[in-house]
Amino acid sequence: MKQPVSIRLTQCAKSFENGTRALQPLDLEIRPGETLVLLGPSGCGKTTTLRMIAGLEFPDQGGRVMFGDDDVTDLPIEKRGVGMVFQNYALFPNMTVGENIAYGMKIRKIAAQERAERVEKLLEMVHLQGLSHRRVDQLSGGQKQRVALARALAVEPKVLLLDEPLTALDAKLREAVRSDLNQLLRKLGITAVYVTHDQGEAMALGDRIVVMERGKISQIGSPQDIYYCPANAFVAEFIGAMNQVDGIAGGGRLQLPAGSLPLPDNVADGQPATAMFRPEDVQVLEAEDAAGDTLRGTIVNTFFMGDRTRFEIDIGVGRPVIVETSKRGLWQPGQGVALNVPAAALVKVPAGKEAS
Ligand SMILES: Nc1ncnc2c1ncn2[C@@H]1O[C@H](COP(=O)(O)OP(=O)(O)OP(=O)(O)O)[C@@H](O)[C@H]1O
Repeated sequence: MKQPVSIRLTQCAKSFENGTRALQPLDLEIRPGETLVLLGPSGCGKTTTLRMIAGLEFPDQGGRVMFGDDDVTDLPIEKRGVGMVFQNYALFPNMTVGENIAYGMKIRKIAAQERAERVEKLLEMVHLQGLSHRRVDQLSGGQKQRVALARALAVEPKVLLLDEPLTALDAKLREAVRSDLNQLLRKLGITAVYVTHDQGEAMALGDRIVVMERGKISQIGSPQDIYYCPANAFVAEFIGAMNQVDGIAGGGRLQLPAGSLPLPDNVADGQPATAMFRPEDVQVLEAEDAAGDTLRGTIVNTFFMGDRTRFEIDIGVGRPVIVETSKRGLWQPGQGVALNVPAAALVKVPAGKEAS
């Protein structure tokens, strides 16, 4: 494998001919060898950013794309040394697995012997040994995506670009391919950019995650940073489920109609304040076991999810509090309970950076 390269985008904006402004001027540095995930809701500009790195789109005037010390801004895809994997595989259906993987090497006039050797190595790498002569249309979705990955890697790209590669697979297969992909990316140490709208995938695969919203970067950080220290309310709500409870500060607590919660910051008595916390950080108690001002509520819904159960608890403020626990379901709709939220569980969002 070649030395991994960094990727740097500076002031890369993108407007399309129909007037859509897909990206605001964007600065982004991807470190050599890291897997960077672009995550965000539909239409936020993830694919446009990836296609700009690929050389399938070009930034508006003034934007620059660098691979290491090379300015690739004006180079088309075939001159950039990138490997791409798409959601829909984009394989040649009438070719065999081996022919698909070797295709790029053939175009680059790599000798037949070396092609064959590399195909064998790649098949092993993606766990498809022995399938070289199988026609691609006789493969499962997961196998097809492994072929697509092998084909992208066959030309020894400087950079691997993956656009929602697991979206077409069913849940079980997605997890299996994701786990293999994770190991492979770590082993290869190639600089990789991965687009997804699935936060589980982003957390599992990304060394760092870029959360995008409406053509802008909302936050860049490790999966832990993004989950525990969201930069704004948009990130907090987009990643995982988040409870957001509004009340009035009083006596160092957030006062609510049915009890109180810890306060996120030093808010003066009488001022409005908001507590944000994750469903897995709430402890549900029998109402009679709780101390005087512990928040009380009524179970309104339960969802058994196999490995955990989700409860929705009405605390008299409109939106119910969501609680998740891996304990076996104890609570039934209609039951009165108390909620313990430790102060350490509060997620703090920097003031003035609320999502609009
Ligand atoms: N060729 C194009 N012409 C006009 N508008 C486009 C074009 N490609 C993308 N857009 C628009 O640019 C915006 C960003 O699109 P992009 O595909 O980058 O988003 P995304 O985050 O990848 O979304 P998704 O997850 O739905 O693929 C969207 O509003 C989209 O409709």
